[in-house]
Amino acid sequence: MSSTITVRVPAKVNVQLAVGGRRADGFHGLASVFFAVGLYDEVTVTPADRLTVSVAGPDAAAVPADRSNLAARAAVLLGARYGITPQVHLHIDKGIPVAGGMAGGSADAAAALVGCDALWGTGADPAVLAELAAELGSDVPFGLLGGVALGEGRGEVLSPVPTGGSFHWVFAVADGGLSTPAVYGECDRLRDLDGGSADTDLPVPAADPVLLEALRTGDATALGAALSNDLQPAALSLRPALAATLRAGADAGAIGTLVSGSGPTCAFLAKDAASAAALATTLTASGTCRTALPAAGPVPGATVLD
Ligand SMILES: C[C@@](CO)(OP(=O)(O)O)[C@H](O)COP(=O)(O)OP(=O)(O)OC[C@H]1O[C@@H](n2ccc(N)nc2=O)[C@H](O)[C@@H]1O
Ligand SMILES: Nc1ncnc2c1ncn2[C@@H]1O[C@H](COP(=O)(O)OP(=O)(O)O)[C@@H](O)[C@H]1O
Repeated sequence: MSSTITVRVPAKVNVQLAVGGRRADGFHGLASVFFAVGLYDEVTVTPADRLTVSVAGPDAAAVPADRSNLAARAAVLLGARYGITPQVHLHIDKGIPVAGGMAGGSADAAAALVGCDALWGTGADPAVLAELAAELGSDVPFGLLGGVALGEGRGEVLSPVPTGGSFHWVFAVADGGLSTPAVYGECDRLRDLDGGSADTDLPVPAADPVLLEALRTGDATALGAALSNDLQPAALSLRPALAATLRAGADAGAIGTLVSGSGPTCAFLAKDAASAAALATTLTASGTCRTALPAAGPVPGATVLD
């Protein structure tokens, strides 16, 4: 058994995020097509006297370095399952934008589950890890799985989606984050204003067959045309400046644009790696975002590094 384990875990973008009604438990029913992209956090797990956390990276100050960190909660939960006191130090090297709609906290929780399982030799069944992950948050199970997957229920019931080849993305990172509950709340408010109701009369959301076919065949142009996010109007309502970011990407030749999950990160699809690199340069220079990062996918979920 090694004394230090490092786990690499990717960010996600939802290439489809269909939001149904608000359920009695406060969550929304979803058809969420998660897509793992090559922007990573690394979580290093080391034996220690007690559970401690440290965070590095440009957004580290916005991440709690105590037991409220989602990675620490994951270590506590796995330990409780196997009767182990979680005496570990968790160091999180963050490359995923914080509160950006790219599930960075969820990714760290998935990585901590995998890292502590490896360090403690608990050998948890994947189904047990998935169950603990779902307890931690709706997006955490996907951090374990990676690739592309349809999330139903509140996003935690996953089925893998077949894909053909790689897709090339650019992510425009905003200054400051958006709160996920606030964006869902704004989505409900906008639906009520429209004369509908946030918790009744909404069909159960379903995956878009055109989008699934574009993923299966590796057709970037078709995927770009099929991208959709029901939270986008809410994110734009709370952060109107994102409209300029989306426009800048479209003007610079992106073949698809959308807000990533609850935002405020904006995602742009490019036709190939060279176009993505050029798009990232143009977007960074546009002044409509803090920075723009190219990343390809799909990539695997939480993985122990050698
Ligand atoms: C919107 C999405 C899209 O993938 O992620 P982000 O873009 O923020 O990363 C997810 O639905 C976020 O999932 P996650 O961040 O794990 O949320 P959770 O911790 O489970 O829930 C936080 C809060 O978000 C709202 N929530 C979350 C999931 C869901 N299906 N319906 C909801 O209404 C609820 O207000 C809940 O209390
Ligand atoms: N390991 C973590 N990494 C990032 N944020 C964390 C973490 N643990 C707890 N948080 C809290 O979760 C909030 C949501 O962060 P994050 O998961 O990055 O965004 P999003 O929900 O938009 O994908 C942050 O504001 C932060 O305070």
